Amino acid sequence: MRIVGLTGGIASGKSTVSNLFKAHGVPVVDADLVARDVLKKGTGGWKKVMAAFGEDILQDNGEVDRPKLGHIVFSDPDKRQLLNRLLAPYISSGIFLEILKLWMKGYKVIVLDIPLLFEANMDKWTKPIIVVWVDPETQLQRLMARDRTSPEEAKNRIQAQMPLDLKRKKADIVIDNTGSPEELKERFQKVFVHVTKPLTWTEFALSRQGAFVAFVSVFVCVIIFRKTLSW
Ligand SMILES: CC(C)(COP(=O)(O)OP(=O)(O)OC[C@H]1O[C@@H](n2cnc3c(N)ncnc32)[C@H](O)[C@@H]1O)[C@@H](O)C(=O)NCCC(=O)NCCS
Ligand SMILES: Nc1ncnc2c1ncn2[C@@H]1O[C@H](COP(=O)(O)OP(=O)(O)OP(=O)(O)O)[C@@H](O)[C@H]1O
Repeated sequence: MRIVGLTGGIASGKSTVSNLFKAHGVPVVDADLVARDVLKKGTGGWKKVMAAFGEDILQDNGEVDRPKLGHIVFSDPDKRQLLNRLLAPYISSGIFLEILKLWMKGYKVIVLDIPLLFEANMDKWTKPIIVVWVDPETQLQRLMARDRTSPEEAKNRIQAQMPLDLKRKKADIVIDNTGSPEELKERFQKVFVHVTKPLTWTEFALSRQGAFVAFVSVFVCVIIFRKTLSW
């Protein structure tokens, strides 16, 4: 199985690229969605976060007030680290479960869309790594337009992540998304061909089909061995 890492900065265009992968039949595990699930009312993550941040961060219906918690953690690095520490085990096991489900369905190539791939040291599990890059001004403008936030709030969120230029240096493939959506689609096509090329032997061995072949081979070897011994 090939697990393609898709990362970048906030609002650099990861979800837009994810949607292109999905439209081409490649399944995507979205770490932001997993992170939402582990913070739903009554879950282990919700209990930990409520105990650490207090009931003030809850809405009347008991769900976490995400904009409120976001405001707290994106303006205080210590609180952000605390939140990351509390949720990390739940997020990583949630991601593992989603990947396992796709493995069981027999998918050979999947995409893991995860903003904090490098920050959370999960880059060692994915190959190749795609970084969706934009220039800083475009990133700021797109973030403010999408989330309707002030420049200060948007800058806080951008600064909460590893600099996008550093992520770019760690990438196997860089998609420059500074241009129009049409330009992005053209760039995506080339990346798609590269990412969906035939699996290496190691990737095949890690796929469900590879595990099946290994199982059958061992089974056949055992039968031949037993027959040889009984002669
Ligand atoms: C603080 C929270 C409640 C704010 O929720 P909100 O709905 O406003 O934002 P959302 O979850 O949609 O995230 C938007 C973007 O913010 C960035 N971001 C989210 N969490 C973090 C973080 N801890 N550090 C840096 N950037 C982050 C990502 O680029 C993400 O795509 C939420 O982001 C959260 O629970 N974060 C901690 C979990 C986490 O690390 N998520 C990232 C997925 S690995
Ligand atoms: N090439 C483009 N031209 C114009 N707007 C774009 C382009 N690519 C993405 N956008 C817009 O920029 C915003 C951010 O894109 P997107 O949501 O895909 O980023 P993201 O990296 O997934 O963000 P996050 O880290 O918050 O999940 C969205 O409003 C999207 O529609």
